[in-house]
Amino acid sequence: MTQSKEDIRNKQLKQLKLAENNWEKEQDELILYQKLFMTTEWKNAQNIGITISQAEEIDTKPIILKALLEKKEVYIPKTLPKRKMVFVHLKSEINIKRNNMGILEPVEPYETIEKRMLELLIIPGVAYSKSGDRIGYGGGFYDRYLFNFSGDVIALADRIRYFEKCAWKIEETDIKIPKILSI
Ligand SMILES: Nc1nc2c(c(=O)[nH]1)N(C=O)[C@@H](CNc1ccc(C(=O)N[C@@H](CCC(=O)O)C(=O)O)cc1)CN2
Ligand SMILES: Nc1ncnc2c1ncn2[C@@H]1O[C@H](COP(=O)(O)OP(=O)(O)OP(=O)(O)O)[C@@H](O)[C@H]1O
Repeated sequence: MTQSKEDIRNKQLKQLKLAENNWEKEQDELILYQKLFMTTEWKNAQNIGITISQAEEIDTKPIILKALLEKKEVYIPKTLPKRKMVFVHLKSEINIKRNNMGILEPVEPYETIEKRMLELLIIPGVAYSKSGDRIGYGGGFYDRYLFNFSGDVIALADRIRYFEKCAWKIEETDIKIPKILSI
């Protein structure tokens, strides 16, 4: 059955909220981190773009820590008007505040990185299919950013987020995710 992205997004958000403190989620995360760190994309990337996760998302803090320990540079997204997004260098001096959506974002002054310099983007999402389809929070920020992005792209899907078959209607602007790590 094909449903709208909006329907699946809402159902997923409900389920993810209920499961956010479950050990099963943490178990899945431990497996996904190990899979990520074994990829050549991870090993080769010096500049990494990644979000600061919300409670129901895959926890990105262990990934950020590992990147920093490996002396990689970490960049986090900042949303701008017109659904634009830039990536900001994560360093100790930067200020991070909750925006009106509840998402943690850097506030100025900050240093951004050019898109072509980002080597690996680890992207967030609430649902993924085996064939590379993705549903996010619904801002369309990543579809726009990925449109002319040439670096590597990886998503992490725990058991709740992963669909064997795409159950929703795909839009023309949806960009396929080339590598989805799953359990
Ligand atoms: N942790 C984390 N940070 C992230 C993202 C994410 O998914 N996770 N993003 C991933 O993209 C960006 C922020 N995403 C956003 C997605 C939607 C809206 C928003 O305003 N949503 C409206 C509905 C939008 C619409 O109808 O077009 C709303 O819910 O009211 C804002 C930011 C950047 N930072
Ligand atoms: N490249 C684009 N150009 C114009 N409109 C776009 C583009 N990408 C997405 N959109 C529009 O933005 C809206 C939200 O997109 P979508 O539902 O794919 O968001 P999402 O991928 O879930 O969110 P996000 O990428 O922020 O995590 C849709 O109406 C979609 O048509």
